Amino acid sequence: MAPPEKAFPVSWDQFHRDCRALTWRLNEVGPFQAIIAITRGGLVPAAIVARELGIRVIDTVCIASYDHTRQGDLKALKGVSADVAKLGGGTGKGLLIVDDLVDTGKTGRLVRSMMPDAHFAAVYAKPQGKPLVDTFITEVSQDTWIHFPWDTALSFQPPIRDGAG
Ligand SMILES: O=P(O)(O)OC[C@H]1O[C@H](OP(=O)(O)OP(=O)(O)O)[C@H](O)[C@@H]1O
Ligand SMILES: Nc1nc2[nH]cnc2c(=O)[nH]1
Ligand SMILES: [Mg+2]
Repeated sequence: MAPPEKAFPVSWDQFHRDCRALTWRLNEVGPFQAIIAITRGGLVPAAIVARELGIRVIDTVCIASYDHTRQGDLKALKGVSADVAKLGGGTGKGLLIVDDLVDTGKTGRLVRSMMPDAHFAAVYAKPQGKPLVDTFITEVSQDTWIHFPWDTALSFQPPIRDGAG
């Protein structure tokens, strides 16, 4: 993957609004029996979607792949819990998978192989990942790096007259 050129910083306030916008769409295609958050990026959106849809059964699939901006090979550290897999009839039927974004689509492909009939939602999508996701809110270009609120903080900017950076 070429190094990302553009930055797309997302504040907590913006992310919360985008997760509620995602939920408006998901409310049209539900109801869902349970949510599966793809950790760690899917944890915050899953919490917001669960509250808005009134879903109380929440599972995780733990996948590691990126070391900051470089994606290594995917490692599934934890699969779907047996109870939730049973709820989905073993193929994910009526289950909602939530992640923060799809980039190359590799994570989406792995998760879909686990639960082919589940509904896969992400807040943001890049062109390469779009074909993997059923519902998303905002598309960003492939060479954009999204900075999530849990990865960032506001920082002091020195005054311009003192030769700001
Ligand atoms: O479509 P892909 O190219 O697979 O990229 C998308 C995935 O990458 C990030 O997770 P990451 O693997 O960095 O782990 P994290 O969620 O714990 O940060 C992001 O949260 C998605 O899950
Ligand atoms: N924070 C962040 N993680 C990613 N993992 C894959 N793509 C991205 C991205 O654009 N931003
Ligand atoms: Mg992730």
